[in-house]
Amino acid sequence: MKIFTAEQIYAADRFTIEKQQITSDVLMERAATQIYEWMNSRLQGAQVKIHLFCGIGNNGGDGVALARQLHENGYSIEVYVVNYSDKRSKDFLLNLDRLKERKLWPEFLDSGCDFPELGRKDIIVDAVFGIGLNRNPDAWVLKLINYLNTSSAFILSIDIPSGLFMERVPENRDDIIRANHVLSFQAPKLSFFLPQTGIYINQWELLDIGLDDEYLFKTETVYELIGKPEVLPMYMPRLKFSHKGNYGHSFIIGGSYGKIGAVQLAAKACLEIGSGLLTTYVPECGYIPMQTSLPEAMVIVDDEDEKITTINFDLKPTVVGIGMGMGTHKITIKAFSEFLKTNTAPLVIDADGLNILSGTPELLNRLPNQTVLTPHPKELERLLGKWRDDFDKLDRAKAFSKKYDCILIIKGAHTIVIYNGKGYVNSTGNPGMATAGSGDVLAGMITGLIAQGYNSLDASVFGVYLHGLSGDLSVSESGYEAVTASKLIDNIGKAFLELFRRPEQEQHIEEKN
Ligand SMILES: NC(=O)C1=CN([C@@H]2O[C@H](COP(=O)(O)OP(=O)(O)OC[C@H]3O[C@@H](n4cnc5c(N)ncnc54)[C@H](O)[C@@H]3O)[C@@H](O)[C@H]2O)[C@H](O)CC1
Ligand SMILES: [K+]
Repeated sequence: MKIFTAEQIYAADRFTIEKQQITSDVLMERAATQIYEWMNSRLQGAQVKIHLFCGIGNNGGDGVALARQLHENGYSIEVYVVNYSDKRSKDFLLNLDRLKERKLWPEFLDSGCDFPELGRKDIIVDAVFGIGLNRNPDAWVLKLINYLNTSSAFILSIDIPSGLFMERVPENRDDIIRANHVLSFQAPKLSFFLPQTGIYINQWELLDIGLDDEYLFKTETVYELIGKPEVLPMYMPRLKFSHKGNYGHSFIIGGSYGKIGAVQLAAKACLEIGSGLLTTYVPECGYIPMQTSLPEAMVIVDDEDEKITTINFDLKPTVVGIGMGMGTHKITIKAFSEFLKTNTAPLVIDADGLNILSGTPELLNRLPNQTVLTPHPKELERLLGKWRDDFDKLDRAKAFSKKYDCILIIKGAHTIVIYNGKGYVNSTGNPGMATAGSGDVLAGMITGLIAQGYNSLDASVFGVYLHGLSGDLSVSESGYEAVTASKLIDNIGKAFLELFRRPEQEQHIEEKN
């Protein structure tokens, strides 16, 4: 699903208005109707007090139009105009008049006024600012935002929590509405998915206001939200007349004394996701653990017991995954550097492999095209340098990925795969996955997909999605706290099955027929 910028959304509005031969207030009315229906289907006429805080732009206009619809249907409402500017939008004014025609007089809030009393069981509709916020709100508006946040009422934000910008992070944490639920129009907003801005949103949902399909389809976006519809076409079915040689030979290099487990996890995940063959390369101390824990894998050992000192092997891997638990000893760096001189196989680099790259950046020039890098936030910072905010982080990541022609996977609550100027925002996963070894599993999964013939970008996007889905399945089995990296691996198979599971209702209808 595409993630549009504010400019693209405004352009979609103009395009839709032109093509459907409607006036702009029709779109506002559609927006308000959608929200009304959402609320009505949940409230079913309940006489809970609904306080609508409406700005003077079109977000406020949505709020005022919604107030009218709620009132017409018997809901108990109180409307406040947050009078932060005298530049009121045309459609806001039109809807304000419609409200007044019905003898509904909103209370105007200005600087210096007292804020209304709010009950614990009331509902707040936040329609103060939408996607048009372009500078810091005045101090008194920030005070109001703070006041709403400290009330215990349920906050429903229209389109985007007020105070949240579309393309930058607000300076102060208290300056944004903390929404219990956001009803956003047509497409999700990038800020919903970034750690510094996503924290203001508990849940979000999309409402279709009928923006023109042709515009939405044809318009290229930098960011895309990756869900089932995006990954299903990537899936490469296994063929009846195939053998293990058709699914690639993965080579996983890593481990050091005390960190052989990282290789075990990556290797197991790599096999579980379908790699045809797998060889691991570990220091000698890893030989017995590897052979006993993973009989399916072949093992080559380094001459040294505790760390990797040379990477000598006599096989032609389809793909190499390197770095998990490898350490950054001088001699290991040398071995890694020598390996990069001769390697031609596609690469997935994780953990200490990334730390070595950030400490010896000249090695970045030796990476094959489309090498996959899987840094966690600290490793990413070592690669990119300190970023100003999450939006700056994404810009730096795009520039880095372009410079070295690599695929950068920014791991987090919503992992983002960066390549070729684009960002693929993952929609699966949960906080239970913030656990030791989770990254090793991801690196192993991506390696195993490349082995089977997925190109490195598809393997990254699909791998990240399946990894998150395995995490979601693990949570449904054991709760957040008990999710471990091993459980993620155990659920890779179920994640594939889940991809092809049809909604129960659909199955039921089919059975009846
Ligand atoms: N296609 C859609 O998604 C539709 C969305 N709708 C709603 O319209 C808003 C966007 O409306 P817009 O008027 O452009 O922006 P805002 O309501 O956010 O109003 C901001 C308004 O005020 C000015 N401004 C910006 N920052 C400040 C500030 N700090 N202090 C004072 N004034 C400020 C700015 O110039 C704007 O004029 C969208 O979110 C939806 O809710 C439509 O209803 C239908 C189509
Ligand atoms: K809002």
